[in-house]
Amino acid sequence: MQDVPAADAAAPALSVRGLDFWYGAHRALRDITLDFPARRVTGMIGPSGCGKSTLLRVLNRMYDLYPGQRATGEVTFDGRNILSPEMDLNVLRSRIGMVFQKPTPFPMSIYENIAFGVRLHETLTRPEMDARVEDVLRRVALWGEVKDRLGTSATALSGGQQQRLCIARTIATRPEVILLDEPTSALDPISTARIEELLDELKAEFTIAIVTHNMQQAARCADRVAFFYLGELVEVDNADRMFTAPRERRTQDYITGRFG
Ligand SMILES: Nc1ncnc2c1ncn2[C@@H]1O[C@H](COP(=O)(O)OP(=O)(O)OP(=O)(O)O)[C@@H](O)[C@H]1O
Repeated sequence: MQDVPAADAAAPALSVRGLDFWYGAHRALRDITLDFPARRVTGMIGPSGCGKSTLLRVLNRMYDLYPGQRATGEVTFDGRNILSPEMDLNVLRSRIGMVFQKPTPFPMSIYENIAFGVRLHETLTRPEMDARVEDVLRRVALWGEVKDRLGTSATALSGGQQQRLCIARTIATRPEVILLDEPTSALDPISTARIEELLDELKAEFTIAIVTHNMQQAARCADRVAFFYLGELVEVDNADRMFTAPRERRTQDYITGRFG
């Protein structure tokens, strides 16, 4: 189906048009057309295997690392089709950052987890780098907890702290878009609530796409919600409407827990 502009006037930061995706001979996405409005949270929901993570992996060309996987169609970002072979993937991934399901801190210090990615793209003086590290750690509400042990290993942090560090690492390169693949599924309820609050703050500055299995999370965090089923986009709408008056029967069945 076609994307519906809905009542959201924000210009799209990312526009997906006629996207198909293959794992070898298996077609995992079918003719997806969807906008991700700038500085909004777009939630992607649907039963296991419907293609949510696949779409996220297309949006920063993560699939490129794996032979036999290919995408056709268009994904427009800043006026360019990111699927084009000319796209500089290092630049793309610094502008469209990704946070994974399990926290994935690098096996290095808390400070270096942030500084490492920044150094790939910018040359900062030590005081500038210190300021960047402090700024992003404050923004993910981690500064108070780690400021006295920036030189210690990030892997010693709790799961929730590690995930906030991964978000800090992602925003440190100042991307426009943040992709999150079930970022709280490995976390306890308190850490989950902190990440959700954080997303609410970050959307003032970043365009956010989040895959979640948790309907309450989608309702709490997302401005718009897209429902996928068997590789197709069934419906997309403002979150309020999606959870109160979905247009499609399949969406209704899914959000009311009849399958999934
Ligand atoms: N590496 C792969 N090789 C082959 N097929 C794959 C691969 N990864 C995913 N698929 C298939 O592509 C389809 C979409 O998978 P995807 O992981 O995108 O779904 P999902 O909606 O994110 O599921 P989940 O909610 O379980 O994470 C599924 O049929 C899956 O089996």
